[in-house]
Amino acid sequence: MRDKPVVIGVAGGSGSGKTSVTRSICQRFTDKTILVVEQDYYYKDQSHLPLEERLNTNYDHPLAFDNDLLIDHLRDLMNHKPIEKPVYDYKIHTRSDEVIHVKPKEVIIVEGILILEDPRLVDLMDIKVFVDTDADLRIIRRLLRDIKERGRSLDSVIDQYINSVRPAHLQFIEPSKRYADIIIPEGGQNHVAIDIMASKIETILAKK
Ligand SMILES: Nc1ncnc2c1ncn2[C@@H]1O[C@H](COP(=O)(O)OP(=O)(O)O)[C@@H](O)[C@H]1O
Ligand SMILES: Nc1ccn([C@@H]2O[C@H](COP(=O)(O)O)[C@@H](O)[C@H]2O)c(=O)n1
Repeated sequence: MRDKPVVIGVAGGSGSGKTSVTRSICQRFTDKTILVVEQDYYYKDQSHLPLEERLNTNYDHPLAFDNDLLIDHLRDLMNHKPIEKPVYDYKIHTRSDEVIHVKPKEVIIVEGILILEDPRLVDLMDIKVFVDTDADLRIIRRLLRDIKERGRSLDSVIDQYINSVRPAHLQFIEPSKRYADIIIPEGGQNHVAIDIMASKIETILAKK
């Protein structure tokens, strides 16, 4: 029987640098080694709702996510089975019709704002990381990104930040930091932390 894949969770607030850290770690390995599973792709399907109603969803609340499906997919991958990974479109606030057929790899990184908030997900992880970046940097990064890449206006980003992102960060995300094994300050430019993560993964792979 082959070893189960190693599951690494990368959590942190929106704009903290989770994606950048994950990308930097992946760049140290071949494409065949690490599979990234984004919690964002597992937002509940809202295709049955009109776009105006989707704008009212609180995307920072745990109930916005279909963690049952995410957990099923992680379990399948850990049992060497492929999954049909959903694809998410931030511009229309729902999953697209497309799914991607993905095969398990030796290392699975599951990345998202609330992955350490659900004990069922935490139980599946071998290593838990929290990317910890100050709120002022996170909002600046998010403003730039959401306007450039996610089709948002300045007003909508500020309004969403005040009404849902900040309260959910304080209520759910920040407290979930206590479940992390490793806390990475500042995110993607923290080369020392990324080197340490990459070395740890190399050590685990060497023992397999
Ligand atoms: N250290 C950094 N300095 C400047 N910009 C950064 C840094 N890390 C990330 N960013 C930018 O901030 C935005 C959010 O980063 P990202 O890694 O996507 O965070 P998250 O996945 O936690 O939301 C992206 O546009 C990214 O390019
Ligand atoms: N339709 C959506 C779905 C999610 N969001 C925001 O995305 C953030 C999580 O993604 P990060 O890459 O920033 O971690 C989360 O804070 C949601 O507010 C959205 O705006 N619209």
